Amino acid sequence: MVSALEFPKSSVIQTYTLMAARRVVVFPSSAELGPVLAQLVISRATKAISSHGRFTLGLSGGSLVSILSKELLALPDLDCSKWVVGFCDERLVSFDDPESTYGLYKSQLFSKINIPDSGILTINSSLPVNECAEDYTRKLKEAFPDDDFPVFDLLLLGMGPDGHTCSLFPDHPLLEEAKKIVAPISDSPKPPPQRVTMTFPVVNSARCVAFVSTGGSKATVLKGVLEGSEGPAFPAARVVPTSGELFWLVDDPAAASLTIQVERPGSGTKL
Ligand SMILES: O=C1O[C@H](COP(=O)(O)O)[C@@H](O)[C@H](O)[C@H]1O
Repeated sequence: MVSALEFPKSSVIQTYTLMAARRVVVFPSSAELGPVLAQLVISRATKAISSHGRFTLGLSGGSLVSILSKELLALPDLDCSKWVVGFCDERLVSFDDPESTYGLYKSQLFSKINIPDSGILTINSSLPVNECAEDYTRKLKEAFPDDDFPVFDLLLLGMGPDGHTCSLFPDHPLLEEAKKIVAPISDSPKPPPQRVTMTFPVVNSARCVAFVSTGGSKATVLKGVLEGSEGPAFPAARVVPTSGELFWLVDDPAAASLTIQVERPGSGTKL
């Protein structure tokens, strides 16, 4: 019998080829990135609905909210009646607080599309943070009854200038969370301090994960995440879907320090 330590090199190579191929796609600015992001959402939605009757989408907050909302609303005949939307992370504030990710999507997107209320999985922001995470875990389990960890068709992620993604921050114990679907955090270094977040097992179970990262403030960390020898030091570098696709959609200012080979799409690019 061959022990794990004795695997021949060829098996190791094979293991890595089973992992998702990462595609880094660079656009001159978010004006060119936005339509391709919207097209990615629609293509994965169409595929998901024809294969299993619904499209499950995980949304992040921050700069993604306005980029995504604007581009989706520009599409003709957008039909979201079979969408189920969750939040990759959420800040524990009331929905009318400007920091609420749900609140922002509600005013910029959900109120303008035909997604059913039952298709939007929100936190209960009136609960204490631990109970809020448990309540949101229950909602996700109900929405994904067949999965140990929910398998989303598409997760859209952002990355902060410190390399955080979702509400998974550098050097935080939550980076090692292996059992929970959703975790509470009370000491977020970025305000507000109380949040709930999907964990890496959920993120890495998705069928497709796409980061959207724009602006010069992301250039140094993007190089560290995509090219660095720091390995998983940056939370965003730990996003490696087990068998799903991984895209990095970035603009020129964010990509300014990269030396790896990237894709530079022309007009009409499809992902
Ligand atoms: O706090 C958060 O920040 C990240 C990154 O946001 P960005 O504005 O730098 O793009 C975001 O992905 C996350 O959902 C949010 O809670």
